[in-house]
Amino acid sequence: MSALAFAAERAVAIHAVLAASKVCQRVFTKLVNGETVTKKDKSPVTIADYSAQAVVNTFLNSSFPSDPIVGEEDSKDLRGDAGRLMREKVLELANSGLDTPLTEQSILETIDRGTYGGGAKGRMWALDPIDGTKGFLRGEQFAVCLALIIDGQVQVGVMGCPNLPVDAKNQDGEKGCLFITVKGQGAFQRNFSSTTEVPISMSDIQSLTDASFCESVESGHSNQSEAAKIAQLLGITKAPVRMDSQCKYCSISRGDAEVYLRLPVSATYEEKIWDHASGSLLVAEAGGIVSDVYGRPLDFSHGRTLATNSGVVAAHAKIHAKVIEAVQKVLFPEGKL
Ligand SMILES: Nc1ncnc2c1ncn2[C@@H]1O[C@H](COP(=O)(O)OS(=O)(=O)O)[C@@H](OP(=O)(O)O)[C@H]1O
Ligand SMILES: [Mg+2]
Ligand SMILES: [Mg+2]
Ligand SMILES: [Mg+2]
Repeated sequence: MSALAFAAERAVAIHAVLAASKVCQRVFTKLVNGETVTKKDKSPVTIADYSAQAVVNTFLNSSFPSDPIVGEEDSKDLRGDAGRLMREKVLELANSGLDTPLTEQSILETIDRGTYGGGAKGRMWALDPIDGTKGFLRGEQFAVCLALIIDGQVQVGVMGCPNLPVDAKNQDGEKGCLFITVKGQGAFQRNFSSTTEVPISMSDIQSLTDASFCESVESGHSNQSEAAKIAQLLGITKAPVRMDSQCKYCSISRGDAEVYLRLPVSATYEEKIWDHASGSLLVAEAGGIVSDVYGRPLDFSHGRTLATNSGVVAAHAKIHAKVIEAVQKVLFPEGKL
């Protein structure tokens, strides 16, 4: 029997994401003041973001040395005297997740393997070493997200969610799960504590009024008041589930909630490909449709951002069109696009 497509990429991605997730957990238990830097756009970056990017890039480098990587972070703030303290901590933490230790010089180069500009042709990996850095800092949800994109199409997605309960019905139970998908091969969950993969699928609700929304915690990332109007229009009465990171895609993929809405808060913000690549394939493979607020598919072929899309709407295939209709009515009441 021939091996399934992308078996090697899938296996390496699982290994890399699991190792990076464990490094993030280790950093969290050691977090102290002064270990967070802020980028120009005010978004936080921690030693965990850098360490996780170094770990994943090391695994990718060793198995697929010629594949480019579109990673969120770069080594700029770790260089020179100003970056020394941070650099030393990142080195120690990244090496705690690797068999062959990196040196001070090689860790910077490894992190910067993620500076690829993306595009429409060829293979590339999209990496968000910690998606939901704010959630990570609060001790809430975050995810290590890795996807393989070929000619603009997401083919493989793996997400590690260290703080996500393995069973949403038991919020105080075991935490830490991986979500794994390959295009055409379905969606799976595996707990950190086991190698058994279980197929997952979205909840197939009969009526939209039974649905619940999953949306961002940060009101600066998604327009929550417009989302409330859309829920009302659809007759949804359940309160939205607010959660950081691509754990939102994971949650709806296993049926914890039915709809993920990410409504643009500004006309100029372009969503980053690493914030959506793995999650969008997971939802598609679990029976859903992912589009922007206009109903257009997410287009990963325009570089590091989803430059031709606006916002995200993810829902079960049976209800997606109805959700888009309501989104249009609320966001574009005059009917103008
Ligand atoms: N203005 C604006 N609009 C939309 N998205 C933005 C915006 N600013 C930042 N970001 C990106 O949001 C990523 C985290 O999104 P989440 O939905 O997980 O975050 S949250 O629940 O709102 O914290 C976050 O990813 P990380 O930086 O990996 O945490 C950012 O890439
Ligand atoms: Mg960030
Ligand atoms: Mg992110
Ligand atoms: Mg990030």
